Amino acid sequence: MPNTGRPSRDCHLCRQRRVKCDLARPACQRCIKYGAQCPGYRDQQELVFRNADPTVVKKRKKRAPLPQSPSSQSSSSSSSSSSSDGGVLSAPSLSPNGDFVFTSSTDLVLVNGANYNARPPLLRPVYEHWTSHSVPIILDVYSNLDFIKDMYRDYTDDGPLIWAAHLFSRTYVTNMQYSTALSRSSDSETQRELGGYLGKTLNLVSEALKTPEGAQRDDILATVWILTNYELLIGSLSRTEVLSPWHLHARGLYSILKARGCAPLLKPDGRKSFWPAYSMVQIQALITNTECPPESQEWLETIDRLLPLHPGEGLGLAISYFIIKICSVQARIFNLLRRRDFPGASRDYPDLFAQMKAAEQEFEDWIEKNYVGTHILEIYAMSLYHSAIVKGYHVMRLLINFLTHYPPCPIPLEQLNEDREYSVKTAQNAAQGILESVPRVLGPLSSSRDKSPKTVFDALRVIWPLISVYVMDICRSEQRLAAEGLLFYIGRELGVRQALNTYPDTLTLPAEAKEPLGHSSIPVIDLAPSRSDSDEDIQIVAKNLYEAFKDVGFAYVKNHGVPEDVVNEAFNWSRKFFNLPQSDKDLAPHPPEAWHHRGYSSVGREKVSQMIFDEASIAAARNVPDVKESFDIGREDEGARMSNVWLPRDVLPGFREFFEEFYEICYAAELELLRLVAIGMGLEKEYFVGYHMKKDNQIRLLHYPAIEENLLRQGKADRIAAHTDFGTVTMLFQDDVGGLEVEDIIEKGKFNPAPYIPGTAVVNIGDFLMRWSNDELKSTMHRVKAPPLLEGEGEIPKDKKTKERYSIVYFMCADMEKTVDCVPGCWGPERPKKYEPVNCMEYINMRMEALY
Ligand SMILES: O=C(O)CCC(=O)C(=O)O
Ligand SMILES: [Fe+2]
Repeated sequence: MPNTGRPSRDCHLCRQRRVKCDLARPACQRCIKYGAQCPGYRDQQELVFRNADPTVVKKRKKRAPLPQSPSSQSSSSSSSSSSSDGGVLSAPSLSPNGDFVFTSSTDLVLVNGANYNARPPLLRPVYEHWTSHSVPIILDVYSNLDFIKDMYRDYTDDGPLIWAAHLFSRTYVTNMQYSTALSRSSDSETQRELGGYLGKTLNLVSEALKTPEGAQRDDILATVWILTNYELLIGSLSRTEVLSPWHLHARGLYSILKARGCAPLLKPDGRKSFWPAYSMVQIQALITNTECPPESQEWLETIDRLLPLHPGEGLGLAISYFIIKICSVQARIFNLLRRRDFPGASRDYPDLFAQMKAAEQEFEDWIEKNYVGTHILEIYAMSLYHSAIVKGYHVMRLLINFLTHYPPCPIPLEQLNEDREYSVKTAQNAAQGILESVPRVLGPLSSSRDKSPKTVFDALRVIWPLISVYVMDICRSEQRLAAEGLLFYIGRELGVRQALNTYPDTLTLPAEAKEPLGHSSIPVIDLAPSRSDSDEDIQIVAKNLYEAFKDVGFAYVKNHGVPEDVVNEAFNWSRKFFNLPQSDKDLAPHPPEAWHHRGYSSVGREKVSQMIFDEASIAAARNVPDVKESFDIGREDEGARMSNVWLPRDVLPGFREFFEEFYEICYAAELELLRLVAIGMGLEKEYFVGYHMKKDNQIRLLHYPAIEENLLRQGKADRIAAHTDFGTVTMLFQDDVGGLEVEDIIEKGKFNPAPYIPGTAVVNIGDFLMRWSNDELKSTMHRVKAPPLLEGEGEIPKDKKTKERYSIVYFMCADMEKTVDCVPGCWGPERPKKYEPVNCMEYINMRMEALY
């Protein structure tokens, strides 16, 4: 058997008979027809890859096939097999270094004593240097690209393709062998071999490229393309470092394509080798936010002209045209953002958005007219299309965010918001397409996952799309998590290291591009889909809520279950109440006992403080008054621990009735939310509901009177000082005055505005649930300050007053008599409970004490 080149892939019997084998598996049809039992294929025999000095390999190449192990020739072999010839070894002496074996075409197994012994004796090990299998490996890897096979048949034994095959296959074998380890830099022999192959490949390529004919050689183009894939195997690509080797090879591909020009595209082989190379070039443009090569148009038009002869290229062509347009839009956006060019951005925006949509439309029109099948190459192509969508709309959203910070922008804010919503939706749909394609490419993620060389190629192709889902925060968090899981699998199990090298966007962009004006990172979550019959929809809403509460502790909730007119009516009653003369409001006074939290508290009476229980600290906190007045309402039934303190009925008729009803409406919304949180945490749906049966909740009407704005800005007065809520969950309705701020989840001490978003309630986790969940869900600090400064607003005139603010808060609390222990799933051997069980009433009392 020669060391390199073209080992026959035929089954043993066909080879012996010198007839053409149809390569069918598990048994070839020819054998079946002859009535013989097909003895199987060469790669089904056990094969031990062994390290050897490459120079030995070279020597062997020149000789006739030897049935001899290289270990007998090479003193540097790491394999200390006790037998040196004949290829048959007794079991125990095999593979002391954990060499590789093939047990079937789809299985690479690391040998260890235990599983070797378990193997049937029929499978005889064949001893050869692994390089004799590098070509079969690469052919298996690229079995979807038949031109690669032809090339290995047509080009010389010692050509660049052979050395690239050694390089790629050796890396593949090493990665698979140590797939879960990060690296094996200590394996100097492997490193030396790899260095040798890389050097040899690069030399042969650059030698060939010295002549004009060399650039025309399809094998040179294919070799450089294999090199870009090799860089992914070792994970050398850094998206933003354009000097990293992957980028150099991708640029090499471009310069070879450029030197070749259109002539090779007129020949079938030239076209076949063009596509993989060109798609790498396009990927580079996508990654680096640059335009596709200017020659693209010419190349694609040439391809287009001969399309009737190659109809299978239609999809690739349509996607390539699409990517050219996306790259151009992206490059223009980056140009504007990098220069922080507000006027340019607002001038170009309508055109950029329209271009993007037009490109999308054009592709969709193509799809309508053409059939896209389920061939693996079509699936890859669609994934690439989807990743261009994700990337394109991610960048578009940056531009939209940026523009919201520019008041002179002539595009109305509503339009920008609508476009942002469209961008997010489209990107998320595309991300879904990517995620759904992966199991079709790699097989279901089950324990019997195929780890044959072919899957490495499949994995290489889905890496881009998955990385784009993983790193682009336009995708939903559960999509990004799913992408992360798949990338881990590809990196750790399939040995494609690039999957573990995903870099967050380190591009320096203006801060305005990251968030739209006035938005903190609080997600907006629509509950409406959770009321459908679809279990999947319920799960998604629940997961989104859970993620928001885990990461931020806050969410804007749309369709929360309290109808908009009811909320408006509540604000009307609240305004009526607080507008009563002071003496009337004082007819429903908050009792003197701190724990009896009902009735009216006038300005300055209550001081919220943050988990401080000692007298001195409470006194200190009282120095800065909270300029607010409030009215608290609780459950009305006989079992209530605190009775409500209502106004005499004739003072504000209808007020009490309305809020008694409002209380029930809020409670219904509470139950829905609690169920979703439980589902999101993987608990039984009614888990939290069971602790909230008694309606031990509280409604709080808040009024922050107009006040000298400078007092608020200078910290001489507060509306409500920074605090966390102490119940289970809080639902807050606010008016459009602004001023609510939520602590940044990363930069502690920094507070981001949480402005009014029409149709939403602000929902946040309280300390009780944080403790209950062993700190899994976050109770985040928030406060009410002066509304954010308007653009261009500098000094506030001395006696300018802020607008008065109204808000209505519904605090959900667990039943007073219940004692809670850590929620199941939030603790375990790796995560001990941080808190003792606590009784609800005791807990609330402790917190109330600090208030007055
Ligand atoms: O009025 C607001 O917007 C915030 C109220 C609040 O955080 C509270 O009462 O706990
Ligand atoms: Fe609060």
